[in-house]
Formats: sequence, C-alpha cells, structure tokens
Amino acid sequence: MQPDHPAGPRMIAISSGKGGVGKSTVTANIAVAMADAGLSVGVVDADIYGPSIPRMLGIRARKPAMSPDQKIVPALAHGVKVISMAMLTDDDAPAILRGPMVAKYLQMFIRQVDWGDLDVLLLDLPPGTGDIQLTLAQAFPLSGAVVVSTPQDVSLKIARRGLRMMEQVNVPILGVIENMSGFTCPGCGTVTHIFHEGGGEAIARELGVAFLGKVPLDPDVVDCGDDGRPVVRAAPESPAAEAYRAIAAALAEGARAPGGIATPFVWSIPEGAGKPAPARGTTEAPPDCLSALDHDNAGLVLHWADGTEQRLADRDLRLACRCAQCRDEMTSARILDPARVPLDLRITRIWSIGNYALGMAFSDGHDTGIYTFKALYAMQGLELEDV
Ligand SMILES: Nc1ncnc2c1ncn2[C@@H]1O[C@H](COP(=O)(O)OP(=O)(O)OP(=O)(O)O)[C@@H](O)[C@H]1O
Repeated sequence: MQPDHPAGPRMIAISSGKGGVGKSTVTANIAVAMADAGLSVGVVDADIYGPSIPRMLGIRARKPAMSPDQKIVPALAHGVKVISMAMLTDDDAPAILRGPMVAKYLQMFIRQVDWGDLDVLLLDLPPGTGDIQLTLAQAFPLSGAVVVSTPQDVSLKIARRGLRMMEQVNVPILGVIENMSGFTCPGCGTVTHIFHEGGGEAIARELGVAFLGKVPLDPDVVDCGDDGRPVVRAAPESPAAEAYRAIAAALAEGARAPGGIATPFVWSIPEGAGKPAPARGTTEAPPDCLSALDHDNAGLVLHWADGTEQRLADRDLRLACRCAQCRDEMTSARILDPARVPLDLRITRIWSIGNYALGMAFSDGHDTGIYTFKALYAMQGLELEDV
C-alpha cells in the first residue's frame, strides 16, 4: 500500500551489535546536532528494554498528551521530538514485553505519534541482532542503518554481525561510527588510544561501507548525558561535540545511497513533480543499484549503476506485479487476468521504498506492488508475459 507520507521522513536506525558501546549517546547527540543545523528531527527510543534517551535529553517521565486526532504528542527537548517506552510505562515494565508486543509498540511509535513534518526520524535500536531489529528493518521503509562500535576486536566482530543482518533484510548501511576512540586529555590535549585504534575504519573498508567518524572517549560525554544536556549543547567546543556534528552533517547530507538515486521521493508522472535526482557517482555501487529514472510515452527507463539502460512499458510493469492481489502467495501463479488490464494503462506515480525498491500506482488504481531493484534488474532481457 502507498505509505501515508511517502516522501519523508528519512528513517535511520542507529544500531550496535552489543550493549554499552554508546549507541544512545550517539543518537541523542546527532539528533540535537541535526536540529541545530535546522532539520526537523524525531527520535524513537526503540531500545524497549533499556530506554535511556529521555534521561540523556533531560525529559521527565510523564504520560504524553494526545492530539485531537488521537495521536501521541511526542516530548520536545533541545529541539528534538522524542518518544520512548520510558514515557509510557513504569521503569521495569518494558523488560517483560514479549516479541509480538514489542512489534506492536514499535509500530505505534512510528505510526501513531503526532510527528508533524519531519526531515529525519532516528531510531535508537536495542543492542544486538534479534527480533526487534528484524521487525524494524522489515516493517519500515528504513533509509538505512548506522552501526556504532568501540575499537576493540570483540566489539568489531559483533558489529560485523550487525552489518550482515541489515544487509540480509536489504537495509543499506549508511556507515560505521567508532565510539570511545582514543582519550583526549583535558589538560594537555594529548590523545591516548586506550583500546586499539582505527578498528571501525577497517571494518567499514572491509565491508565496503562508509566510515562516518570517530568520537573520542570524553568524561564530559558521561556528565552531560547524566545531566540531560548532550555534549553538543553543553560543551560545543569539545572534540566529542565536533565529532558528533561532523557525523550528523554526513548523515543529513547522505540523503542518497552510495551510487543510488536520491531517496525518499514521490514522483507524480502526469504533473512531472518530484522526479528523483540521479546518482552523483556510481563507481562504488553494485550493478543492480538504480542510478537514474526517466519516463516517457513508451514507458519507464531505468538506468543502472553498471551503465545498462532498461526500458519497461507501463502495462508490462502492471502485469509483472507480484503483490498478493496479483499473484497466488503459495504458488506464485498469476491471478491477475491480463484481459482486464487496459491497453492504454499508465503509471501515475512512482515512489521510493527504502533504498531497495519502488512502489508504483497505475491508472487502474492499483498501487500495492513492491518492485525491488533486484527484481527489476533481473527483468532485463526477459520475455515479458504480456498478452
Ligand atoms: N564518547 C564517549 N566518551 C565517554 N563516555 C561515553 C562515550 N559514549 C558513551 N559513553 C558512556 O558510555 C555509557 C554507555 O552509553 P550508552 O548508554 O549510550 O550506550 P548504548 O550502546 O546505548 O547502551 P545500551 O544499548 O546498553 O543502552 C554511558 O554511561 C555513556 O555516558
């Protein structure tokens, strides 16, 4: 189904393979840094079992208000809208939630909250690679995920597992952040590398994803977090604050996947509005990464990162729809009768689904198909089943 607000916000999951690496601190600081840069930012504290964002942003636990249309009004702190399990339950209650309830709460946090017009929605995930991460990654059009790690070997191995999980569910990895990377002496400014150095960079290189930056180990980060004032506000000149700002800028700027078309977008074909900007550079991108889109009377033109160009007629795309209304879910046999699809059928709208698929609405009103880049790319050279 076509999303309620398909053009936004950009949803970014902040993840880590294990607890205590500073994921929530990173989330709180980059959210405030983005808000300071003029973006409209929301944070979902999806760390249901250990919500810590309200404390870090100085939000007192109290029941949130409801808007006239029965949506939850998020808290506002340091220019950032926040919703957290800590605001809905007593401290210990989250620990007893089971998987299906967690999924329900997460859906509520994303769909039933009065977010207004957001540019970015950051999701502070619980640590690990379990149920919640999968629920989120599969159920929501995440623009991508960021992995936070400390420089130790064991932490990096776990981060690698997190990266692989996100890849399996087609969530693009926006990059790796190395936290607690070297200690800056407050007296003399000398940086001491208490743990190994540069592990985050190495893992980013190994997995072919961006390295977003290093945040030094800084006692101010802890004090500010405990006081409810993130370090980007309380000590804006500190090296840690500078690092958070640089990471926030890189994430805000990275509104397009490496080598891919700009997302999110909603392109209204008849009005010609909202057409996605083509990719900036495609050298690093996999071949089936979509680098530009065009549409004319003969149909949709897909430009792929490997330089190939593919043309698909609007009606052929409608017939290729694999949604549950058009294909039998068990046998994959086509249910849709081609005779009922008008010959002059047109695509009316195309929108991005995460960074891995397109949604399309047609002039017959159908809009429930999801066309993954992989599936579209695989249609090259195939005889279409048109009649
Ligand atoms: N760069 C840093 N320098 C010093 N201390 C830090 C830094 N980043 C985080 N910390 C501290 O490390 C502790 C753990 O941080 P945080 O709660 O953000 O981790 P987390 O990965 O979100 O943990 P969990 O997933 O278990 O909630 C906190 O006390 C925090 O203040």
